[in-house]
Amino acid sequence: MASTVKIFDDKNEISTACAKMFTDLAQKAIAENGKFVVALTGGSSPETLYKDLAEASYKEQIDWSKVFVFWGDERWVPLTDDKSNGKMANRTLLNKVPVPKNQIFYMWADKDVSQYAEEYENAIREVLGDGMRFDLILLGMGPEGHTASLFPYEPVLHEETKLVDAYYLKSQNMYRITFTAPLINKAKEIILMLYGNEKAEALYEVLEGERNPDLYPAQLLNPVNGNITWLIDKTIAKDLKKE
Ligand SMILES: O=C(O)[C@H](O)[C@@H](O)[C@H](O)[C@H](O)COP(=O)(O)O
Repeated sequence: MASTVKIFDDKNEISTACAKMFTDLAQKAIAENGKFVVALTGGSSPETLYKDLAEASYKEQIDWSKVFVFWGDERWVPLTDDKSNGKMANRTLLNKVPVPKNQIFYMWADKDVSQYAEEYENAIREVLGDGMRFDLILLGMGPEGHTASLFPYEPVLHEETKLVDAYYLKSQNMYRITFTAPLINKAKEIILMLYGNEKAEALYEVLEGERNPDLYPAQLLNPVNGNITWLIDKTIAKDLKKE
């Protein structure tokens, strides 16, 4: 298990590095297990990565028929809503690569969100088996240190049984559905992409500050038997101890 921080000039370099890692991990998983099971992240940071992966130079290196796509979290809104992480992934990547539709598991259904969280966990178990180990989980981090939809001081941070959970996020006046820390930490590979000065303080606290995961939920990221890689830009790295 390794924890690595890689520093780049800007988000384009971060996206290029992540696209290479994504492609290499996909090829390795498909060669070894016949499939690549990935959880996408939402927000704005991954858009450039998804667009890069849809470009021929990366797209043609992956056998998309063997790829299974989940999301690590979602805003509980229809796929037509501009806040939907699924809508953004469709626009930038999934409408451009031949992943079989029955291998894309959107975190949205017109039903009770808590019921769907249970169904989503079962869908993951069907694809991954009881080990529930994703080949890759992509994540971002908010300026206050949240990751996926694990937000500060929310009870979901202490969930140890459920692997997918849902709750009403008061600060954003919406329901969220999210992987819990135990599921994320089962992953073989976790890659975070983050950049921008507004996240520098939270990242310092997450990586080098006192342990306080209620305040900085990204501190919960601690793969049991996998690797975690932080792809960051030099702006956000300014407060970190120089390696
Ligand atoms: O649904 C979401 O909002 C994301 O999954 C969330 O966890 C995101 O990764 C961070 O909020 C960073 O978002 P940006 O990339 O937009 O800064």
